[in-house]
Amino acid sequence: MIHARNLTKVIRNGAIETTVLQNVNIDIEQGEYVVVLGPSGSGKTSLINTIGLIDKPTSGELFFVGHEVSRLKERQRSNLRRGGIGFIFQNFGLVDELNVYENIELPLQYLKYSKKARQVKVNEVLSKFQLSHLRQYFPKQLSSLQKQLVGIGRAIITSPDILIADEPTGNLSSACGNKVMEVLSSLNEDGYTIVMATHSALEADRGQRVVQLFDGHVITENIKNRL
Ligand SMILES: Nc1ncnc2c1ncn2[C@@H]1O[C@H](COP(=O)(O)OP(=O)(O)OP(=O)(O)O)[C@@H](O)[C@H]1O
Repeated sequence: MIHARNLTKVIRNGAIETTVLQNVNIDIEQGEYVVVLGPSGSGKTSLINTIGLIDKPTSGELFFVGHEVSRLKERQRSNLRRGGIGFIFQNFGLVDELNVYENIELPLQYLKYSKKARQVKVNEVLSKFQLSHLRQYFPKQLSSLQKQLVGIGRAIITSPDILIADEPTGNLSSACGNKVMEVLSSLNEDGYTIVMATHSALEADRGQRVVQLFDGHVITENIKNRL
């Protein structure tokens, strides 16, 4: 589904150049749950934003569902992202001015779904995450766990090819973080392909495969035996 070859990303700030990813190779197949593990500053966000078509690599090749996408223009990348990729963020990424229903509905509006089709899908997601009673609430009225469940609901509303989660438990207590980890595992069991970035080895254990990053390099890749 996603194949990266020799991905390199160099960030230039004036005269200063920082290499944040160097010759990264990664393959993500449909239905996998891949964890990108590494300490702060190792390049996790840079990698998942690049494979999630938010950022462009400086060099290398990136194949997304059969297409080479590393040099696409922003508009083409955003068209592929909409509908194709669901993002789950550490800070939830909700729109403060929209209520729970409207936050989850938003990606469907971008894709021009009819009002009726939007209603059916949003109600399904609200019910799946037991959020129906909160549909009129605004983000500031929610607990952190509820915010993240809304964030996950919005990420899956378009049934994307892949879910990309960047430190999804970073703003949660360990109990709430565990709940989010359970939700992601259950989405993977439902067939969703997941790529999650974390600095926690404990959370990394949830994935089927761990890609370990350090200073922008893949240092190990470990496939768990699933008996
Ligand atoms: N816009 C930028 N300008 C300069 N350096 C940057 C920029 N974005 C990232 N970096 C640097 O690139 C490196 C990788 O950052 P990145 O955010 O990808 O790492 P990370 O593993 O996700 O870290 P964290 O867990 O702290 O979010 C870091 O050294 C960071 O300081």
